[in-house]
Amino acid sequence: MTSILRVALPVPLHTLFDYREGAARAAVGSRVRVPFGRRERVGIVTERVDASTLDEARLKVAGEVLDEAPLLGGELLATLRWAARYYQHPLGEVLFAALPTSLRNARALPPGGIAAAELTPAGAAALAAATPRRGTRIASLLEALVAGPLATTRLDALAGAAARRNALARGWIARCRLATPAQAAAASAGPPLNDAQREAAQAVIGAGGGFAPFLLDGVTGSGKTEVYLEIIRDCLARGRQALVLVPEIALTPQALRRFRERLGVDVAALHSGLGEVERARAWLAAARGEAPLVLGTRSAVLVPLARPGVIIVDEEHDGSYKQQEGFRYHARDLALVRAKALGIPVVLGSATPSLESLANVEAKRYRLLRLDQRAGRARPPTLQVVDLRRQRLQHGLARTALEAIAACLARDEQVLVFRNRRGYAPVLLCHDCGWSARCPDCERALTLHKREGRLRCHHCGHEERVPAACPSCSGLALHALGEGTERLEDALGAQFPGVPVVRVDRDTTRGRRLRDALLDSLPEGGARILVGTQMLAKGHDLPHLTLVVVVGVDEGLYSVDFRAGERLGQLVVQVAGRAGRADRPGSVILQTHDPAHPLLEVLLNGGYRALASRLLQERRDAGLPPFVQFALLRAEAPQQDLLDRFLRAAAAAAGRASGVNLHGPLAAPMPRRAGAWRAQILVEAGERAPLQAFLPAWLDAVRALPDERRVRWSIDVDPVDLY
Ligand SMILES: Nc1ncnc2c1ncn2[C@@H]1O[C@H](COP(=O)(O)OP(=O)(O)OP(=O)(O)O)[C@@H](O)[C@H]1O
Ligand SMILES: [Zn+2]
Repeated sequence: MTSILRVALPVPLHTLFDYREGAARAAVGSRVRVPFGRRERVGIVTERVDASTLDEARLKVAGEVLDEAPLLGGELLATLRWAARYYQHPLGEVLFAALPTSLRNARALPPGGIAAAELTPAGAAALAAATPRRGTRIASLLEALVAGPLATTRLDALAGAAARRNALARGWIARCRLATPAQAAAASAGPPLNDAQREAAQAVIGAGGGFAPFLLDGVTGSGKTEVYLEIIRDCLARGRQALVLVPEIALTPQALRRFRERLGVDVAALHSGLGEVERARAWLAAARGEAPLVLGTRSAVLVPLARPGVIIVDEEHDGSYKQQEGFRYHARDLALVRAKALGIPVVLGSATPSLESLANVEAKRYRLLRLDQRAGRARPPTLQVVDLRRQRLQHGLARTALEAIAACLARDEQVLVFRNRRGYAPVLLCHDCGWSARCPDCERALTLHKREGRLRCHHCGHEERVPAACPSCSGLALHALGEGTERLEDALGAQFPGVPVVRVDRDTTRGRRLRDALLDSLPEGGARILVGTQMLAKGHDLPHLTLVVVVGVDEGLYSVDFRAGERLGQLVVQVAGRAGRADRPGSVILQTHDPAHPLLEVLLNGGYRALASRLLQERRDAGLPPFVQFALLRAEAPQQDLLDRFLRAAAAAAGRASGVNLHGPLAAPMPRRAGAWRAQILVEAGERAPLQAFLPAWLDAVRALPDERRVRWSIDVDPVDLY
């Protein structure tokens, strides 16, 4: 009897497709070609069943089986199934999201092993003839290869990628692959752990085989990375793989190098900056158990691991762990689900843990590990609040701040001026008639980007030229109001002539190479003044940096989002934490118009922990996450009445559901964006179970609504933004 294959396809449909099995046996979790509509597609076998619910005679026959062994096996397939149900997303799209792009089609798997290079006879001859001069990068590269082939990653750490490419182009080296993990290089020693670090690492190591969740709550500069390294070292020594998740921006070559050098192993990196082939290789190296250490951003939580040993989520509070479109999973939460299924420890680390994780500690679901002091000789930075009221400001900077910057520069140290707004000014206003530049599609102010002479909408990307005169009254009194990083860069350059100022924000770091080069150059201290957005707030270890000026935090104090207070606290503490991380003491200046704001007061007097426990209490009292569960149905449409009708029908379709409450239709915090009207329905429940029980049937009903096709809508379970 032929089996029926239940196949998931990457289509936005909540259904699987049955096919009769062809000549070759298809294992669950393998890719298979199947006829679909008029063409052929690649799908993943999710189940083999004896009988279809459809008329079997009319089922099509599956085509070529692309993988002998399943690509998505056992635990991972089960976790992805769970995630598809939990996040209410089609299984086909979920499974394909877990595959690297180049494996989503029928391509064969790239060869195993790791990318390496070997010396060619021409290279050996060149070396013997001293054609590349001794001591040059390219000469040391060739010398290193005399003893045999080496992994590309190792060569790049040694001599840089440019030298390697150069040697390749000259035919001095050739690409090859190392079948087994490269011989472990000598690991370089780090600082001896202090007592708190050793205890924390020991708690995880001593947890033994089995699921054990930890929150590593360590103040900025307390040496959490050293704790991770110790845990990973033990994991590798037991012959197991470690998976480390980091926020998008933290994955600089600098960070990769640190892990590689300290552990003496190759690191399989998984992030969006890689080419397709590199990414597929790293993914397969993880799946085949060849990569001892896998380091990646959000989607790396979906990588198969042949010999899993531990999962570490660094900066666990970071918003980039939540996927904001399509399959809206939270990588931190999935890390927990996977660790549990795999029966291994999971460590969430942060200096500013999310309220979710703190609530899990309170509920005794996670074990708390604390590092209360900075490592080595570094002391916590001192904090000073500067009241901006009735002060004369120079381009947004108070005199106190400018004096502190001057003093810091005189001591030959580095300054970070933090402003979470890019561009020159957030508003362009006509002083004569009151006109201001607004986005025609979002009804929000356009940001002035002076250098490029453009006005840009930061919400939808609309842009236009800066008008020479006011479009409304033709007057010439157009004023730039407020300041973004570009203006601060100019102002600081003018104030401190001859001092190198470097701006780091999304505008100066377009393209991964540029960003890596820029971020890599910062620790040297060549740039004396750094001006930056939140890109600079987290994870960087800049030893010469002793002063941080936070230009303005007031927007964060008055945001409507219930997470605004948490985010503000995290941002301020993280950016403040960049100061004084080495031997010299650091200080932080916080400019505000509202020094007596209760949130700021708690933060200043009690630090992040005091703020967090206060915010947790407020959330408990107000019935907000993490004490209740949210799901958000967002919708947008070109006409307001259509949107309204759709959402009203959606709310009505809920019927009388037990254990859940629906709020809405409500206007979205940004009711218009890119020309569309936006509104939403918030679903709230005291517990996960009733919410999970309610959603599938409700969403089926929503999908059947007559206006469904004319509206763009999505469901977000555990939303982090209510926009
Ligand atoms: N036991 C130690 N003795 C001396 N120096 C240490 C020790 N542990 C860590 N360090 C140093 O302290 C600095 C901060 O360490 P690390 O970057 O790991 O901190 P962190 O806790 O991750 O901070 P953040 O959360 O702010 O990124 C690093 O320069 C590191 O080399
Ligand atoms: Zn816009």
